[in-house]
Amino acid sequence: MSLLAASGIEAGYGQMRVLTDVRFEVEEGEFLGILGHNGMGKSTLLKALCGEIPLTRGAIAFADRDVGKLAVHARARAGIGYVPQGRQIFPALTVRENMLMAALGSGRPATVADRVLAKFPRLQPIVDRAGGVLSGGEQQILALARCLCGEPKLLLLDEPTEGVQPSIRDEISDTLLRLRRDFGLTLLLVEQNIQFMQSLADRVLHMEKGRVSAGHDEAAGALAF
Ligand SMILES: Nc1ncnc2c1ncn2[C@@H]1O[C@H](COP(=O)(O)OP(=O)(O)OP(=O)(O)O)[C@@H](O)[C@H]1O
Repeated sequence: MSLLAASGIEAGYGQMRVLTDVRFEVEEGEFLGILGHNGMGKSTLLKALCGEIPLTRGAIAFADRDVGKLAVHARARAGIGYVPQGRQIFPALTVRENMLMAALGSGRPATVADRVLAKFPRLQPIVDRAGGVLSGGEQQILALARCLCGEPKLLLLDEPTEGVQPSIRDEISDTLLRLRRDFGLTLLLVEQNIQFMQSLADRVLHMEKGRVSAGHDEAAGALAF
């Protein structure tokens, strides 16, 4: 059964259209990857799905509900979790406070933050450290943990490996697989890193110039670095 269905969506910034007639579905429990070079519209797609930017055409169905016109917080409450590129954690708040804010801000009890923290051994020794002093990899892991405090059904992930060293990349990949298993999550990952994508995704689509299509191996190979 499909959890998310994008039907002919268009979105952009002001007069500039970035997404054109984007159509795809994500099955419940699936790990879907979308590969694309810089500037092809991957981040814009995730922003349109989570409600950060409005649709100018098309529809988004999530769990059999039309969510395409709902505001960001309403989509989050419906179960769409978004981990943006650049992470956007609160630098002055501690790891614990970042997680508590996310739980309470999405109407969940504080105990959810403790339950999520129990799944992140790397964060446990640094719960009282300010978000702003964490390494890039630790911030990425905190961003993930923070998003889970909203108890999403679907996780939208924007290039979680960007700017992190290979050992952390492996840790993020293990963490995603574990979270998928433990929380029964459905995942949609956009990436340029084909190796990372291949180690995780059940199915990979391609994004080129604001359009999404089924992937081709040759084209995917050209994206590897
Ligand atoms: N806030 C914005 N205002 C105006 N144009 C934007 C904005 N954000 C992105 N764009 C433009 O939209 C297009 C798609 O950008 P987007 O960030 O979605 O690409 P991307 O595939 O995620 O690239 P990257 O891998 O570099 O993050 C680009 O031409 C970009 O310059």
